[in-house]
Amino acid sequence: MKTAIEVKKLCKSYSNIKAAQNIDISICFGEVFGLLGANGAGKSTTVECILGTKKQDSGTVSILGMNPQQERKRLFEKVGVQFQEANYQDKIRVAELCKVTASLYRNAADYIGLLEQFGLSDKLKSPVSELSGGQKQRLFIVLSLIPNPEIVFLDELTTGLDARARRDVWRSLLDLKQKGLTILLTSHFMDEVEVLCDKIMILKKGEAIFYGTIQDAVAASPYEKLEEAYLWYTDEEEKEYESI
Ligand SMILES: Nc1ncnc2c1ncn2[C@@H]1O[C@H](COP(=O)(O)OP(=O)(O)OP(=O)(O)O)[C@@H](O)[C@H]1O
Repeated sequence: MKTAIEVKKLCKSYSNIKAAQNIDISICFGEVFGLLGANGAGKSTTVECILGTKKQDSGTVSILGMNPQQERKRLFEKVGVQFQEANYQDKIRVAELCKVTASLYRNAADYIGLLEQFGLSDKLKSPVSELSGGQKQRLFIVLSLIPNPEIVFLDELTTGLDARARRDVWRSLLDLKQKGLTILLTSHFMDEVEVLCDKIMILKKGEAIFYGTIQDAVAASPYEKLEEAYLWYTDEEEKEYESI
């Protein structure tokens, strides 16, 4: 399988904080990769270095064969990014925001179809500012898919969604995966990770403490469920304190 994203020995520090230490990631086309870890573990830093919006101190990143620092414009034709908040005009309506976004891309997707897929077709004329948190979240996923990307980066994609909406989002993403989309996501929900991810990396204080399949993550822990295994991987510090 060909590689969509290749990260080698990525390091990034902020003064005395080592936010990413020697991170190696390899993601094949059509794979869903989950970057996991507690708050402050280094997920956003790693993603931003991969996207080229932050410059790493050392190490290399190749995404669709491109260097994200040097080929930013070409890259963003092919890569979608879901933001937690977007900059938009105060009173802009859902369809207008999608239209403006689509106009930025040569090969834009049918946003009406995407809005339907993500349960927002009755909100076309609603001002974005009047959407609920969960509806906005889904709109941001739609915006990330408008470029018709080969790779999409999804940040805590279902935070704030109700149980039904989460499942609907999962189904839509699995559908897109089947069509060949490569996905890099961050999540704090292990049920979601189990449904969506082929491979995961668990970060702790900027270091990769696990990298592999969900099955392997569970097998290498004393537990049988990913949720428990994940807590075991990320919680060791507490155990250290307890034993002192
Ligand atoms: N611009 C910055 N300047 C200084 N320190 C930063 C900066 N950005 C992040 N950090 C620190 O780097 C570490 C990693 O942060 P990062 O945002 O990458 O974590 P994260 O895993 O994405 O967290 P979360 O789940 O809360 O989004 C944290 O200790 C954070 O305080």
